[in-house]
Parts: sequence; C-alpha cells; structure tokens
Amino acid sequence: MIEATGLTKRYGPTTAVDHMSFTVQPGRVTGFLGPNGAGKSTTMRMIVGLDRPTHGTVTVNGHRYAEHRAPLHEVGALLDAKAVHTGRSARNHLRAMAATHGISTKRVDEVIEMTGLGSVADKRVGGFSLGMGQRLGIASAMLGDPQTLILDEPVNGLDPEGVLWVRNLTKYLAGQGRTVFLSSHLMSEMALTADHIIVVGRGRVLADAPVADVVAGAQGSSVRVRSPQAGRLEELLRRAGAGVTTTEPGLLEVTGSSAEQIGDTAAAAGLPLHELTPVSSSLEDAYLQLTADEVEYHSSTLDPTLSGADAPTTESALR
Ligand SMILES: Nc1ncnc2c1ncn2[C@@H]1O[C@H](COP(=O)(O)OP(=O)(O)OP(=O)(O)O)[C@@H](O)[C@H]1O
Repeated sequence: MIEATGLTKRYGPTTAVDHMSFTVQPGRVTGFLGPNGAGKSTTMRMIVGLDRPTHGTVTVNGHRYAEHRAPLHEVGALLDAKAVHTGRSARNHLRAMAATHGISTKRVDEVIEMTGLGSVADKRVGGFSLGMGQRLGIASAMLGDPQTLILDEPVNGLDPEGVLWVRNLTKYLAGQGRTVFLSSHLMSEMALTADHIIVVGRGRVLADAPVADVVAGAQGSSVRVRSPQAGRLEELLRRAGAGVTTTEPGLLEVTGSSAEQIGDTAAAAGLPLHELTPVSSSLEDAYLQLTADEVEYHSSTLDPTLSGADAPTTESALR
C-alpha cells in the first residue's frame, strides 16, 4: 500500500506537487492520470526516495522508501527507461543490479523470459528500441519480486502487442495481491487496465475513485431512444425535465434521465420503443472535463489550416 499525506514538492517558484493525499491499495491496478506537468513523475520519484518532499510524507507499506532494508524486494519502479548504461547488454545490466542486491542469476533469467527479452538479452542496450527499453525497465522493476510496482508511462513506445502484454501483466500482478501504480497518457488504455484512477492537475488530486465511478460522474452520458412515436415521447420527456435532441426522424438523444425512467415513461403512455441504449461517456471524456482548467498548454481550437506535423492532436495537446 502506498500512502501519501499532504505531499508537497516545490522547485523554486514552481509547486510541482501541492498537498496531495491518496492511498494506493494492493490487489488492484491504480492508474495515475494527468496532463503534462501535473506532477505525476515528481510524485513517483518521491515515492522511491529520488526526490525529497518539501512537506508531507509518502510511505510504502508503512515506511518511507529509505527505511526499507531491502527496497528492491519491496518496491519495483520504472521511472526513466533510458537510465541504463548503454554499453552493457540487457542481461549484464540485470546481473549487475541483481549482484548488488543478493538476487540470483536464475531470477535474472526469469525476468528476461517474463518480459520477452530472450532474443535480445545479450545485445547492447544502446541499440534497443524504445519498446525494448521499456521491457528492460519493467524487467528491472520486477527483479526483486516486489510487492509494490510503480510504472511511469510503461506503455510508452510499445507496439499493440506490447501494450496488451503490459495490460495483462499489471492485471496479473494486482491479482496476486500486489500494489500496482501506473501512469499513462493513454486514457483508452487506462480504461481497460486500471480498476481505480487518481486524476491530478497542477499538483493536486482532482479525482480518486473507481474507473466506473469517474466515467459515470462525467457529464454527457445520454440515452439513445428510437420510437415510431418519438415526437410524443419527446414532449413527455421534456415535461419531466430531460434534455432531448433529435438528429434524425424517430431518434432521440436524451440527457438527464436514465434508460429506466425513459422506458417507464414510454410504457405509461403506451408508446412503443424500438431502441433504448445508454451511451456512457468514455474515460477520456471524463478526464478532459476534470482537467479542463488544469492543463499547462491549451490547444484552444484546432486550426484547420495547420496540417501534418504542425497540427496539434488531442494527445499532443494533453502532453
Ligand atoms: N527538477 C525539476 N526542477 C524544476 N522544476 C521541475 C523539476 N521536475 C519537475 N519540475 C516541474 O514540476 C512540474 C511537474 O512536473 P512532473 O514531471 O512531475 O509532471 P508530470 O505530470 O510527470 O508531467 P509529464 O506527463 O510531462 O511527465 C512541472 O511544471 C515541471 O516543469
């Protein structure tokens, strides 16, 4: 379990982390989401003692990182995949790490196998692709078979197969009762991977809840209703206070009313329904609403005259 209490980090005039308090529970995958500069990496670095809090505390299983006797067995972290001696092979890098922590070479072979690095383990890390570097970073984090895993952007640079692998691995590790805390900019991926998310913006916690609750709390959830008597139904729903828009004859997009309420209203009036579909907001919608005022760089409106490399994308606007 990771517990942050009033965690604060200032760099000169910049407050990177501003009185953050949260708990990351074992047995589930917790996602850490936030726009560029929100303080995610700084928070993760403080968890593993690479940065010292200006105020507040953060502990892993009740102790600050530095207080753990064998930290590698307690906490595994992927913070900067490029922070590896590039002249060494992956196997030698892992063996050097293992040797200084009393970990067997058998375990090195295990993590190489587990992370799919077998065919490149004896090649120089300097020639690794970003994805291979990420796998090596994850192998390093797993080396001590830790109870807690902290992964900063683990799917960054991975191909779809690699992304799926990280998803399955993190779910599997959480299923074993471990604490898994990972940051990502890929909202759609987080929706598939995380059970719980902590959303941050400008160093503060904006949401800390199960993924389903964050999505349900987003504005914009609606119900698609199809009826041969859509006009009459629209009248009744409006009278009951719902918002209704019509995009094609017979089809209503209803907000402010649940599918059950709409079904009951239609049944009470004897109106036939041909479709009644709740359309929930995606995690991305919820995330954009939560962080709308917190991003450092707004893309405002997308300029249609920009094209190719000049055109901002949703992802680049968030980063
Ligand atoms: N060593 C440092 N010195 C000065 N300012 C820093 C330092 N590290 C981070 N910051 C600032 O602190 C804020 C939070 O940065 P941080 O890297 O933690 O955010 P982040 O959420 O991880 O962002 P990203 O998604 O870009 O990785 C930013 O404004 C950043 O410029």
